[in-house]
Amino acid sequence: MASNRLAQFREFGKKIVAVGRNYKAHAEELGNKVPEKPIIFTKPTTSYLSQGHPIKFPPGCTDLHHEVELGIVVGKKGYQIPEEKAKEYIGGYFVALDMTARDLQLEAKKNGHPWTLSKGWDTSTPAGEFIEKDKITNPQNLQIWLKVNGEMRQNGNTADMIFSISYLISFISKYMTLEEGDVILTGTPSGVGGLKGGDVIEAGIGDVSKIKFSVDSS
Ligand SMILES: O=C([O-])CC(=O)C(=O)O
Ligand SMILES: [Mg+2]
Repeated sequence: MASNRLAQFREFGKKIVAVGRNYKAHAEELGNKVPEKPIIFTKPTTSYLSQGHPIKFPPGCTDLHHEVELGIVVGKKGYQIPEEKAKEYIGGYFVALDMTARDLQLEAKKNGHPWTLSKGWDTSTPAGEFIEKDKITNPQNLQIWLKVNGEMRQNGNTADMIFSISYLISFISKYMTLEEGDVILTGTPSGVGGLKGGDVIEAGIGDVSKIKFSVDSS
């Protein structure tokens, strides 16, 4: 892909496609069944947040959770991409947070309603810088970690994804065209938890890329 900066993939990005419960330990920690096929939802691109800006609590939320995820940036347009060709469609990577208003999500789950507001308010997708595809030789063997105020809360490995990145690209594109600049959030490992105003989140993919965000204290 032509661009190598966050601002550019935001500009190109038509959509954010996210995967839920893609790590067994995370599905289980929230009392959910391990999925037999990928759970897919979308987030609006207005939810992107770049570093230097605070994460805000959405209205009505008192249980704001962190979820660190490996983000895939789609490098070229494709529809019904075969799994064995999926790697060709990866343009790069980034560290992402799929911030979740867990109380609003729980209420939606109980009522069988969509997760859109609990995952899609402004500032709910903090994102790091674009990582060139070539910088990562094996995206299925990366440490993915998150600290709150210096304390390790999430420390997983992308080897533990239930559905691989190639499988996800193939699965999602069976239904919707993926375009250059679209992103896929590949799900969070275990250790999600609550935050309060003033908390500082640091997260990363091994030592390849690191992000830092604070939670709005106003
Ligand atoms: O809210 C959830 O637990 C689903 C999700 O986004 C994830 O597993 O990354
Ligand atoms: Mg998530």
